[in-house]
Amino acid sequence: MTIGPVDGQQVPRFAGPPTFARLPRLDEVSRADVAIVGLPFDAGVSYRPGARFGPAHIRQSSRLLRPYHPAVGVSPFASLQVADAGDLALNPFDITGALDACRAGILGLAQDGATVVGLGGDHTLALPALRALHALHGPLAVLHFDAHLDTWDTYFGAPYTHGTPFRRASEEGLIDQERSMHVGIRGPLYSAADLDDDARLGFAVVRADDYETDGVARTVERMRRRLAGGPVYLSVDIDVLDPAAAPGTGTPEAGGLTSRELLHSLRGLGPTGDEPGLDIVGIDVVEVAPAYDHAEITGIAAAHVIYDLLAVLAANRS
Ligand SMILES: N=C(N)NCCCC(=O)O
Ligand SMILES: [Zn+2]
Ligand SMILES: [Zn+2]
Repeated sequence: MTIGPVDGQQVPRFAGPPTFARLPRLDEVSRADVAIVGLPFDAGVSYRPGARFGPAHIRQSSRLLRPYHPAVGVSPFASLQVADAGDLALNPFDITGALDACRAGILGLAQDGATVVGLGGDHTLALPALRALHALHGPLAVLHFDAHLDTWDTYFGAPYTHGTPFRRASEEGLIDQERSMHVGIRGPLYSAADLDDDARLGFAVVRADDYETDGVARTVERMRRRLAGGPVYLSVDIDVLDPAAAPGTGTPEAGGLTSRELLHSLRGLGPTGDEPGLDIVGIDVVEVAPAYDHAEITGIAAAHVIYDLLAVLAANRS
């Protein structure tokens, strides 16, 4: 028996605890299959700040989620014990210190047996998450949904920023260079060499435009073919969505995915009649910056991304 969300027939969904989906806190359960942890940190951003307030906003925007996922046919909170682990305390004045605290916090939760879902926070945090999970699993395939490559080298000479986590991760040997992929890439680069560097660092690319030409089903097939066969880290930068579907973010780019395309893609990573789902061992959803959001559009998108991924984890389990 799991402890699920507060019952929406007993306590109105605008009331009750401020945890993700009104789930129990981690200290209220004996063990968790999935730990949702806030990573309120945005000292790595290159443009609009504010993702430090992302975790609280995603939680607030998750109150309306219901227990049963009809498209996947699972009740994620009944199949899995999901709990909210609160926020890590990440020093806003010490980037390397914050990254190490993030690594240690995620490692502790994962060592206790939980699949960790990090609520960002800016994208710098994917690096310490990969450091933590590499310690447990070895090199990870990275499936990275983003408008941006995030394999740039430095900004103003700084190596740890939200535009550089996957270059650092590749240099540190944390990723499987044969099985990693960006999805949703679009918009201006600094130069054509950015793409050459990116390929050398081990990433294949699905462009946002590929959704238009190939459709979701074929695009998902490309992901499954590249990512199958070992542990997968899934990183979702909410700016993979079009600014119409995610205005509340720091570096928006026109021409992005619809929320339907993103959610459909994520559900496509689960088990099919013939194949097991991808072996997802860690997740982040980053770059939600509520100051630029309207009517919780971005927060709701992020909450649904997490809900659909929980459904995939539940389907993998059963
Ligand atoms: N990871 C995100 N969201 N953005 C990276 C953009 C880096 C730049 O300003 O070039
Ligand atoms: Zn991005
Ligand atoms: Zn990013």
